Amino acid sequence: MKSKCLILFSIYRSRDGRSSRGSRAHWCTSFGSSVGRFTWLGRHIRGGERRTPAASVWDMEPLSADGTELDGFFDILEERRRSSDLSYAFRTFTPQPYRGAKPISAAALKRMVLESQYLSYIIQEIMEESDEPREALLEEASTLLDEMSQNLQLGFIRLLGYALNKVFKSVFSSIHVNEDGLTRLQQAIQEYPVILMPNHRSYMDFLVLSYIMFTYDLSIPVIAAGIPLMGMKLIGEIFRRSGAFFIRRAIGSDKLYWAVLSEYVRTIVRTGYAPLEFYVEGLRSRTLKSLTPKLGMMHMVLEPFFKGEVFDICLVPISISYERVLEESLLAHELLGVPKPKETTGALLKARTVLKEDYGCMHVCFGNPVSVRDLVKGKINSRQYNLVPRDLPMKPNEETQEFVSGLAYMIIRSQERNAVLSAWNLMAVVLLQNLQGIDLDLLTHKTLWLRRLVLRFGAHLRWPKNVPDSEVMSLSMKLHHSVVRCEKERVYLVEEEGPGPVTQEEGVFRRAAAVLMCASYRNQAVHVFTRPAMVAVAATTSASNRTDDIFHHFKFLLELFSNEFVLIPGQAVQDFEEGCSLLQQSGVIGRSDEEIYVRDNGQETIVFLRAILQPFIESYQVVFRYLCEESSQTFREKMFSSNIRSFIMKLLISGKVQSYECLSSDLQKNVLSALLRMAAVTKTKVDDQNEFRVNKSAVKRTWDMLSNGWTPQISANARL
Ligand SMILES: CCCCCCCCCCCCCCCC(=O)SCCNC(=O)CCNC(=O)[C@H](O)C(C)(C)COP(=O)(O)OP(=O)(O)OC[C@H]1O[C@@H](n2cnc3c(N)ncnc32)[C@H](O)[C@@H]1OP(=O)(O)O
Ligand SMILES: O=C(CO)COP(=O)(O)O
Repeated sequence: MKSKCLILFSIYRSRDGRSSRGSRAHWCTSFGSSVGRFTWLGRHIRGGERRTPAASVWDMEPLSADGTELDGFFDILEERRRSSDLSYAFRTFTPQPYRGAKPISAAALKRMVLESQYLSYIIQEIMEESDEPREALLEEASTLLDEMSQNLQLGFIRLLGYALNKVFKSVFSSIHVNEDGLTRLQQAIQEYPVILMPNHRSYMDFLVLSYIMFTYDLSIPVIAAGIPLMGMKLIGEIFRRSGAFFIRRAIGSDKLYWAVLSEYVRTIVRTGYAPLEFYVEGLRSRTLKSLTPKLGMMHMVLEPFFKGEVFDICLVPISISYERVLEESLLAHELLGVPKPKETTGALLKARTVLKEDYGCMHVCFGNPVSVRDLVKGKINSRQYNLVPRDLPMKPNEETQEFVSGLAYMIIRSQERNAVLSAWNLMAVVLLQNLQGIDLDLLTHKTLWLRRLVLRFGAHLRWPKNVPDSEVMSLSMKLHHSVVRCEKERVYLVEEEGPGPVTQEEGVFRRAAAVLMCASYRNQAVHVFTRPAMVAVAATTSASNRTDDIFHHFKFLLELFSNEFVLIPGQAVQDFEEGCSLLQQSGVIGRSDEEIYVRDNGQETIVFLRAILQPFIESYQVVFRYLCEESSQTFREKMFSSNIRSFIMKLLISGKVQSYECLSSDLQKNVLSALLRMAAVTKTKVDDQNEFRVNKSAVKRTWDMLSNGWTPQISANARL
């Protein structure tokens, strides 16, 4: 059977070598309505004018957000449900590559890296520092490349295409993709080296993206993958042959590794070998909230542009929004300290029961391609790059680092702006503010109130057309039966059941798992509220109505929460203005030259927005309390998580703390990072481990500032 499959795949691989005209004709006649879709794309791209990509991520074409179905999206599974999986997998595939580039084999790519002047220069440097012979270092570089290299082969894409067709049709009711985004992407791929930058919430992300590329005849991307995936028997190799290149997680100061990886990435970009996909957040967000960017890969992909080796580079932000995430329970448990299951083929097979469930609808929104050339104008002095030969390493100066970091943040913000929310996200917001349970009627009423608010705040919301609101609610609850249950017209969170009597700790753990799972769906929408909510908190806790005072408090919140939410560094004024103008347009606040005041009919929204931030504020307060009350001023990183968990567990059991979200390890780490940034905590390496030293009076000052005006009285009332 195996050899039969291999023969079939190799036959089809050779068919792909045909002239594109012949292949397209074949495909057009064989594949009914997706041809319509394809020719539509083709008409717009090949027949149309050459356009340069958009100058900025901010001029996204607005998606219709009138609170019904979203315009401009189509369900890619619709056609797949009508045709056979085999014919899909074996269809002719003729993507238009970057400037008609000829394919480069994996071996040729490796050779280009090994023979590069850059690598040779770094090897020379290492030889001088370590006395290691050149041959040994070259041998090591070659081994690193063998470990790292992708070996993309269309036969394996077809194999996975076949399997994924079946899986997606079974687990998702629809996969909606924005048509104009695909068109723009297809055009960009032909004209520029393209970097695909999706958000990362699930293992499904990279599977679905390559699937879309294959389905719409777009060049298959090569993808930066964490090295644990390589270790999966058989699957690791299939991923490699489907375009994954593997990178080590903590690279540290391994000079040769950095050199090999960065030259490998640059060669892919420079040659336009294939679109390069990487996850700028660095890993799947356990909270489903966006993560602040990792910058290593970002620097590597942009370098060929800075050095003038390519005319431009196109970055494509991609927002993947799930109505229900496959890993929802595992992610919540990881936040509570349960280790992630190791990536093995055995574990994957065991996890196949999740495929029996329904995960609803998914949206993939390809954002406007961002031209690095347009954005860089006036921000970087390119003369510095002309002073150093292209092949030599050059450490990015401060202005370049600032530009690259700003760009990474902008991409993540644009992923957020193009995210598609569902009714369930809004219900999760309301449920979290009513953990004791809520009447279904009231839940519906509040969700509809929230629907109006998020639309006024500019969110993209999918709310099924021609379906009564009550049915939208009940369908959402049915889909999320693992999170909520409805009993006698009252809605509660579902807690895990287990055998035998439950200890107090187990009770808290189960409750926390349920809360964190629900919170992750609130988090999918939290970016919509972040800025107005910070204005709401600042406006109701600052000493006066003066804009200056409110801005001062707002800036403090921004600084404190800048690991929690994605906030572009140095944009406090813009963030404040954005928050204020959303509130002003919604009639919540009024502004005079020097003052901001809450309108009478804006109180309800202010109370609600404060409640959105409440679990975060309470969690930060609890961590501050822990750090101030701990007898020791220093602690090791490993001990921090377990000690603080037991500290919070006791407070939850005694009822002194209400928010179960305090138990989230992600929140706790973010507090530590904030304190490090604010220099209230310092970090040193001791015996190869991170050791933290706490400046208790500085932590206390931050705690006081945060607690100013945030009394239990207010927080108890602060519910929607
Ligand atoms: C039809 C159907 C088809 C289906 C077909 C299926 C396809 C199936 C494919 C599977 C595909 C799976 C895909 C999985 C998806 C993931 O596995 S996501 C996880 C992997 N990807 C990523 O993480 C990408 C983003 N990550 C990064 O950019 C990280 O920075 C890196 C590059 C991994 C490095 O990580 P790190 O060691 O944490 O480094 P980072 O913090 O960035 O920097 C550390 C230090 O190194 C310094 N540094 C940076 N660059 C350099 C340099 N070049 N030289 C020297 N020093 C440097 C930094 O300045 C920094 O210094 P400090 O500021 O700390 O002083
Ligand atoms: O990102 C990964 C693969 O998708 C692997 O890292 P995490 O499992 O930590 O998210």
